[in-house]
Amino acid sequence: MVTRIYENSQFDESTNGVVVMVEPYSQKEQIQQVVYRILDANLDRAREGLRIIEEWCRFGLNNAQLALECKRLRQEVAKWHTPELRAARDTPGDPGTELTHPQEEQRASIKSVLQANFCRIEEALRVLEEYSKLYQPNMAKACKQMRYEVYTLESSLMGHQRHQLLWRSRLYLVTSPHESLLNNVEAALKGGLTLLQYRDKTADDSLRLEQARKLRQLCHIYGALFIVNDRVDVALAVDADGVHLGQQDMPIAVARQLLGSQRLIGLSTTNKEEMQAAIAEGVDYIGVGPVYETPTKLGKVATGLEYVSYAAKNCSIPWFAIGGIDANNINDVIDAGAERVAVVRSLMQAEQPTLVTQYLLSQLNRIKPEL
Ligand SMILES: Cc1ncc(COP(=O)(O)OP(=O)(O)O)c(N)n1
Ligand SMILES: Cc1nc(C(=O)O)sc1CCOP(=O)(O)O
Ligand SMILES: [Mg+2]
Repeated sequence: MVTRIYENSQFDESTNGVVVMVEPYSQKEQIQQVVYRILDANLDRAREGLRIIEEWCRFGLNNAQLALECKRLRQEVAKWHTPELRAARDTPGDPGTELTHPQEEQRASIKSVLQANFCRIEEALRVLEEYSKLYQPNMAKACKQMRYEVYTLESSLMGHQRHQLLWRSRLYLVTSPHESLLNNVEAALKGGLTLLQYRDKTADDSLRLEQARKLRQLCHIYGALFIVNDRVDVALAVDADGVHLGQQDMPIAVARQLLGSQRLIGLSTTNKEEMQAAIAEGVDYIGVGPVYETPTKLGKVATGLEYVSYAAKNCSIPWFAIGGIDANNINDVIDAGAERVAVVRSLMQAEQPTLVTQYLLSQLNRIKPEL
């Protein structure tokens, strides 16, 4: 027998303070207590995590449907939290209450808070599923089902977040190879950039993956969206927010199948037929250009401001004017109807990318600050 026996000692008033030993736990009972404690702790963990997500859906997104789904899951978890399991709680005797990780003490963005808490809920449900097999197999089945429902909730919520941020983004930086790629991008993020595309037409795949991973991490820290140009496989490998495709790249339907409904797909368009086809194919945004001829995309004929005006009147999804846009001509593009622009050289070759980002954003925000 182990020390647990003595922890079961009780003070008995009827024997004038003589300590009475109660029956020691058998080994089987001790294990049962441990299982109960694990179930109790993880039921709490799952509910707390769901509550944190729910608060964001309710107050941050004003999304009643997502908030309701969190609440339903919370109540489903609560159903399994019986008095028998609660009675096993021994917080003072739990060495885990002291354990924290530095990453838990600080979060870079709402996205990090949400991701950390989805992880927490999913882990808790997995623990519940395994240990409740020793308790009630029905509970194990229910926890497995709930875990899948949480995965679905996570993908809807993250997809929703992505779309919201896309709609709010007015400036899109498309990168070009640069010796200080990360510093340059970070400077733009500091200036308020919320949408980045990694574009490198010549790098080999190992460098491409390494850079994409680092850029995604950077965007994650600044709460910006991260898109990969051309390569669906790289986008998936680094868990990017989406991919940008051209008319000659992978068909949209195939990319959608690979990326799922929650990641973003952008498509370049140069005329109204391509624009209408892109919308019909269900892309999330389009590029509109090249507005001006540009050395970044040599040989592509400029569409001029006419196509920008057409997009302003006819495009129902977010669109970004692109091609030769800089601080000198951005107001002409805005006057033609653009609310969003994408640039390469203006920021990649800027001496002070933070300032240029701020300037471009200030011009774009001038028209309709409420986007
Ligand atoms: C925002 C945005 N618009 C257009 C493009 C060009 O895409 P594509 O035509 O596929 O050409 P490449 O960029 O792959 O050379 C883009 N990348 N981003
Ligand atoms: C990558 C790209 N796509 C374009 C299109 O019209 O599809 S124009 C373009 C390059 C834009 O670079 P800059 O801002 O340096 O002119
Ligand atoms: Mg392409």
